[in-house]
Amino acid sequence: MDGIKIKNLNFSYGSKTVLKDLDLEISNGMFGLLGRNGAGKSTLMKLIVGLLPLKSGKISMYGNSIKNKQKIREIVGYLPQDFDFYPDMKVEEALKYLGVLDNIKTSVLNDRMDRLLVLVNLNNERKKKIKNLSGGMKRRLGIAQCLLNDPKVLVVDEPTAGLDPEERIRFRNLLSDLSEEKTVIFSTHIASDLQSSTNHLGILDNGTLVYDGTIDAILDECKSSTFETILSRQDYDKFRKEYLIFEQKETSQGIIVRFLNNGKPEDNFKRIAPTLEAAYLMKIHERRAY
Ligand SMILES: Nc1ncnc2c1ncn2[C@@H]1O[C@H](COP(=O)(O)OP(=O)(O)OP(=O)(O)O)[C@@H](O)[C@H]1O
Repeated sequence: MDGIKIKNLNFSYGSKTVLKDLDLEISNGMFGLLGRNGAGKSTLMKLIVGLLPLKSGKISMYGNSIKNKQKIREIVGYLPQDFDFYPDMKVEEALKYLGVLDNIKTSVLNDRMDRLLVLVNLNNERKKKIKNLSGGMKRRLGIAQCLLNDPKVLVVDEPTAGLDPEERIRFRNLLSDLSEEKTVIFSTHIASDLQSSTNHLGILDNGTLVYDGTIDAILDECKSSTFETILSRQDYDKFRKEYLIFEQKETSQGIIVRFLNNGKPEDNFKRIAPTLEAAYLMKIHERRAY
């Protein structure tokens, strides 16, 4: 049976409900999970990899219940949001150590480690101590450790947080390449992290999955609601209380705003192509007027 199936999932920390009636099916390729801080993304990921106990609902992965921990460990690689490792260990020592813990034979491990260090572009850093790696390098080492046992599924929690723009792009491209062969589940609170390579998008808001579909479909849903106009500073203050602005730019002629509007457009509203950021805002504010 293909993919990851989540059925009727609910989760609470004590009396605080964090995931509500979640149903989701993820198949091959890149699944992007978008949601603001506190939406429940890390909790969902921890449940998928079996790090949190499943109290209500069902999760299965390629036909195996999430409760079969041994099997799930073979299938999944996980990069937590706050991945770090012994600071005084060298990169290759860390991978060897983790490989041994995973019971990978030495000959297989050495070969795999060499290939992974090239894949994640850390071959020149293999003798460096972990404490001397940049944030992006550490994250790439995190991906290499996830791939040591050649998992079918890769779960990466907010891997681009805190990275500079160049490293973000590099990281996105790496995940995109990996998603050609593996199922990659990738969470972020930044819409632009997802635009190009994500074939399946989920939006989580306050524990509820408010969108489950393709990026093209959500952009299509949003296309008649995105507009641009130019405002004076005086008009701007009133305008921003009435409309959801997703982008703005100060110019010598006034403030150019891009915003959502679902009523009859005024004469000075110019229709523009939707962005994922706009579509995301639309989904999480759908029950409000904008
Ligand atoms: N161990 C915990 N005990 C109690 N509450 C928790 C615990 N972990 C997370 N929470 C709460 O659950 C909610 C969802 O947190 P979660 O970390 O899953 O969200 P998130 O979307 O990953 O956000 P972030 O990017 O900030 O981690 C938040 O309100 C958070 O404060």
